[in-house]
Amino acid sequence: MTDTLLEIRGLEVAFGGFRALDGVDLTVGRGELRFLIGPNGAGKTTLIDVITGLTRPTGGSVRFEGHDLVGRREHEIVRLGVGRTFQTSVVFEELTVLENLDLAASFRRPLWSLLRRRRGVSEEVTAALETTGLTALAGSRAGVLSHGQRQWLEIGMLIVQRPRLLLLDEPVAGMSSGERERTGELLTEVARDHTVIVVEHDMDFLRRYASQVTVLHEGKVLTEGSVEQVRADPRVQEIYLGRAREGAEDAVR
Ligand SMILES: Nc1ncnc2c1ncn2[C@@H]1O[C@H](COP(=O)(O)OP(=O)(O)OP(=O)(O)O)[C@@H](O)[C@H]1O
Repeated sequence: MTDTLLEIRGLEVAFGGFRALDGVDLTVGRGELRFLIGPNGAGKTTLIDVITGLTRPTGGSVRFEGHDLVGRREHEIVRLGVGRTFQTSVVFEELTVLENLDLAASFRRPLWSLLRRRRGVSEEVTAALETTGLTALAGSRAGVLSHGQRQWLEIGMLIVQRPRLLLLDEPVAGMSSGERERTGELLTEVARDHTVIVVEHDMDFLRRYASQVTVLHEGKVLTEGSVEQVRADPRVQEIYLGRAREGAEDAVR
């Protein structure tokens, strides 16, 4: 790969005696839209937590644009250009869509500029409203947004912080099919000028929008490749279909 943005080697996370990550190697190139899949408990969220500084690994390295991220604090990693969404919402319900975006954008402005009264809406906030399709709702309180619109706002709140790497944890969970489609289009658009890693279970969604997929299983990378390659892998079928036989809902179909 010519331009590597994120390079993870031998990553290990132990919770007590349990290894949530057990020697993960992952390389993501600049400009990729990478999907990360795996059954419940595979270690997907733990991996994102380590990249973003929320969980400290017990071994291995995480390099982002040449910086070693292990041991850095969360806000430092944000400043280096890594943004994430959480499974739980972080929007301020009492503030408008515009105010939420403006506040998020302010995190990367120098302090003096916050003290100066600014007029109008900044270019980056206007662009984020357009990208997320929320322009018409700019003046609405975030508390009245639908589940999908709230997720798009969160993605907008990341974009205005100008990260080079975005980590999205199950962005379409709980969405209607129309909202999923809109989210797929949004991710494709965001991935034009960002590197994006998406944790996602939904196979229909993957089939439509994923190019490169990494499969995690029991804290290890099981396989990587295109959606077709990954789906055709008997080991992937076994971990999903084996679970399907036990009644899991997130099976590869
Ligand atoms: N703080 C913690 N303490 C102890 N065990 C943990 C902790 N965080 C995660 N684990 C365990 O580590 C394993 C990996 O969890 P993780 O949340 O990363 O999986 P996941 O692939 O994101 O699963 P899901 O799809 O259910 O979100 C699970 O068995 C989980 O119970």
